[in-house]
Amino acid sequence: MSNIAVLGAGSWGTALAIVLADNGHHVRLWGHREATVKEINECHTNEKYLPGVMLPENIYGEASLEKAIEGLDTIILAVPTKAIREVCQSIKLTNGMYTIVHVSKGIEPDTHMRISEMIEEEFGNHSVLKDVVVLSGPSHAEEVSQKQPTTVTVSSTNMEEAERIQDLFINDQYFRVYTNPDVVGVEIGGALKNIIALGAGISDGLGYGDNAKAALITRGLAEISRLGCAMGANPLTFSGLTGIGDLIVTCTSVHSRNWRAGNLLGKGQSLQSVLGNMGMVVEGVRTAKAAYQLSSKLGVQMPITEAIYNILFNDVDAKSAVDDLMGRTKTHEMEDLTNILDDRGI
Ligand SMILES: NC(=O)C1=CN([C@@H]2O[C@H](COP(=O)(O)OP(=O)(O)OC[C@H]3O[C@@H](n4cnc5c(N)ncnc54)[C@H](OP(=O)(O)O)[C@@H]3O)[C@@H](O)[C@H]2O)C=CC1
Ligand SMILES: O=C(CO)COP(=O)(O)O
Repeated sequence: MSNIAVLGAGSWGTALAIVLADNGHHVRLWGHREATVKEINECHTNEKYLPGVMLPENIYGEASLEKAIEGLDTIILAVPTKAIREVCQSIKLTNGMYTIVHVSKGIEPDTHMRISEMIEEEFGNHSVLKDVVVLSGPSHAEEVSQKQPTTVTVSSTNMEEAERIQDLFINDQYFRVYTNPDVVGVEIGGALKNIIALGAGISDGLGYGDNAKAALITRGLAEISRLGCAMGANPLTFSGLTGIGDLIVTCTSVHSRNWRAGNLLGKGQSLQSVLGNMGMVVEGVRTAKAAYQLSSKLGVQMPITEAIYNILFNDVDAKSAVDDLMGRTKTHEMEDLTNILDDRGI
């Protein structure tokens, strides 16, 4: 059994710490708030993020990042995308050599970097970084913490390391882990599904039904695949857990913060008030900006993403954004994707 550090004591970091602890590992769970760490150690709970869940006793809260990773070689990085660089900068200041497993879902606005690229840029040639692995898939923290059957995928440019991480997380009770070598596809699917989930929430908030949601999921997947392929992803990845799998769970689950935020937007609340009341990260908002910028840069059509970007940042009314989507020029359903497959000889 290993000693493993999980950095980030929010919903997902805590749920993954439970999986690792259930698998017999000793888990140091670092949180940047003293009060959270105290609660983890004294009460074995993290009520704000996983209400009602008892944490195993082999999860140890740690308030010092340096102590959390001392003497270890594997770090699970479980903070929101906007905190990735800050935490990497703290890791760089310590001694050791680490494989970093990131579990976040986003793209950085303006740089348009995927998270593994941000991590690699932060470390540069710094000898502290051994490998980067991404863990992604349809996996709400609430259900994982209740040990409900869940499947995820790990990916890395070093597949031996991805398989080592697969072995750390997998168990035959409730957490099944696959591998996929397509880092770009895995990261893009996980990041962009949050934008479409905002859209599904908006659609539900406006009072539209299942037909509209199925359309958003399906046409959303088409534009996620178009952008992903333009960035070098394998198109098949989007039919897997980190593509359609995560898109389905996030667009249809009441656990999804992105769906919930969209739902409130669709009911007429302002973005500022929605984000102010959520108390947890809503990654799709920043990622909508990044994806909108990327689609313009790469010349990829992403009409749903563009509509959501305009609702979020240009005060476009949600109902008229839907009307505009429905009134677009008629088109072929599969043309773009079949062109991509032809180009690649698939
Ligand atoms: N929740 C889920 O079901 C899943 C989430 N993810 C992804 O995991 C990532 C993390 O999300 P999640 O855990 O859900 O988010 P939460 O909002 O539940 O928790 C975020 C945690 O990160 C902490 N944090 C924020 N900024 C910093 C910082 N600068 N330094 C250190 N800690 C910081 C927060 O602390 P504080 O309490 O002080 O705000 C909080 O503990 C996201 O990218 C998300 O998309 C992926 C799969 C499932
Ligand atoms: O990524 C997730 C489930 O796979 C969590 O989605 P939300 O951030 O929308 O809650």
